[in-house]
Amino acid sequence: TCSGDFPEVRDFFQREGELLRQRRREEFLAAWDYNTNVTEENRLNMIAVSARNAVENLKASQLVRTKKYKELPDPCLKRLAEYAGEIGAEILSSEDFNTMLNAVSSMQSNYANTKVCSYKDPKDCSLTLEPHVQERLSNSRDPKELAHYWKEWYDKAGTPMRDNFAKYIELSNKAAKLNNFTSAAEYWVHMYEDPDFEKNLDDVFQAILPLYRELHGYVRQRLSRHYGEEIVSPNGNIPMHLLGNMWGQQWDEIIDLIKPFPNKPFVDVTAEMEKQQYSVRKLFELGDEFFQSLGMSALPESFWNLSVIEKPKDRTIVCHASAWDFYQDNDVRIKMCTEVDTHYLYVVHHELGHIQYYLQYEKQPTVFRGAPNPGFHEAVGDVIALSVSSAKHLNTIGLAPQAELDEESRINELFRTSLKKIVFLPFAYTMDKYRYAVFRNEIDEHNWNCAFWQMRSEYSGIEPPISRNDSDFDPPAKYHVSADVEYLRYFAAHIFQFQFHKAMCSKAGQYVKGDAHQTLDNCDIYKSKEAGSAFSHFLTAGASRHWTEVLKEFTGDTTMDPAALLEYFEPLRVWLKEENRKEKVKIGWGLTDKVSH
Ligand SMILES: C=C(C[SeH])C(=O)N1CCC[C@H]1C(=O)O
Ligand SMILES: [Zn+2]
Repeated sequence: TCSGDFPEVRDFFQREGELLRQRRREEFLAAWDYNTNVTEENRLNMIAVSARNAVENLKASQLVRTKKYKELPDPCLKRLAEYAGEIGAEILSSEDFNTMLNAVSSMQSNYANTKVCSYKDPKDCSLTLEPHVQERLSNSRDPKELAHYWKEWYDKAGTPMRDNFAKYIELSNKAAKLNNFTSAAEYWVHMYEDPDFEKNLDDVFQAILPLYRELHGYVRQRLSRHYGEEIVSPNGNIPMHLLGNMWGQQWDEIIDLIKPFPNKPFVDVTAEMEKQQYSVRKLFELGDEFFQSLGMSALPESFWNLSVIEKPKDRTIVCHASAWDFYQDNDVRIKMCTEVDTHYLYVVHHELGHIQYYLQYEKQPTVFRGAPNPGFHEAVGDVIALSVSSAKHLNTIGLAPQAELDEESRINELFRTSLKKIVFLPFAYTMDKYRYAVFRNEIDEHNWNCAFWQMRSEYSGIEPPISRNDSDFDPPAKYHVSADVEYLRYFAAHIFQFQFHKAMCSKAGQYVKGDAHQTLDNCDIYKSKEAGSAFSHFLTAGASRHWTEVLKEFTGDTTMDPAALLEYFEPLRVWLKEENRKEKVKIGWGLTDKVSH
């Protein structure tokens, strides 16, 4: 914690921090019981614990403010006071806070419980998102089957939640205003501790848009050729049910239909894992071993005993992956419905990144046990996954035949990675641009659904398979909308992870600017103690220092800068531009007509 003068102030924060730690542990244990066994009883118990703690949390934050500790000359104590004086929705009256918790947890329960009817066997209405519907969206190449699952899911996971969503918006704004923010949008923005956050975000988006437009044009033409122009118009919005993902947020699952060099074999990591009889546990052991190879923290025994890493047969859990910090004795856990395939190999590493961050900053004061920028927490696991998914690493661990790719295979791999990392950016941007507009009352409530699809079309050039209107309500069909999880953290993470990757590849001697054999997409930081110690130093700080300070020490940058991402994909951009010119591919799209008022 802070050193230096003001011993009585440091004692105050020590005592308050310990009480806050106990309350957080209690809260997360109750939330864990609900998330790992979705029953009304557990939902109500979770709400009761959160509501009880809210009274204490509010009192503690008000005590810090009345003591005016923010005026202290000591920068560390000043930052402690700023963080300890913070409060969110807990500023609401007990009645309003209960109503808000009820609205959000009801959306979460609906999402977790939604089941859809099978396309092939309409009497079977027991299909869940994970694994059944997600598997169909990834692997079916039948537009009618895909449209069936798309409609089933949005109609059942989205529309019935409209009233809960409206209540959640109203009370989020009420809480923000009580905290002297103009709306919940400004409350979300202030978490980035950047006075120009929205401007910087727009600048980053504009910087990556040219690459996205080339990629979108290429994919649209390939899909139009495969499915025919009646299903995919060569110059309109891409029907999103054909893109391999329920929300159109990543398109890598349809790589077989669109890869640049079809005759170049792809490493089918999923098939290889099955052949080698990989267990779910093995995926976690791979990630654990990677972090240890960097000299970073190993997973504690309790992680293996208390985590829920496979979908239980006897009860409903919230399958959406999450990592949990229980604020005591390195009690950290993951809850997810893991399957043995490349998608979950990535998700496991993403979640283990959160766990690593929890372990690295656990000695910090309670209020500093977090990331100083929300994008950092979502980038930790992803940056490891960039190394793990490289041909070099997959060869090292025996999942791929060769370590170095020829030029055509390299373009294929860069293309596949761009279907995750570049495609994701306009999606993430829209998820919160939309919610900002709703919070700011810039969209009339009767237009909430059409505006959502108009923004998805404007920024991503995708559209629903069928026309949607305002008696539908689709946004809560995405987990983070139902669960009140802010989403620009993932946008920021997709930029930061390439800045982290470039810094650690340099430290690992895997990247040399200008060297064709030491490029960012062929870098694997595995076993690099230099990279690991720099990463550990960055993570150990938690939220104790401003994000630009710790970022500068780690990467030399002081901003969220897309330069490293653009350098990683530069060979692909050059190839796409030339290919689209040769094939006379139309670039760009108009507004969707799949919305009716
Ligand atoms: C894996 C998680 C849990 Se923090 C997640 O929600 N992610 C990871 C990447 C994007 C986002 C999503 O699934 O929408
Ligand atoms: Zn995450």
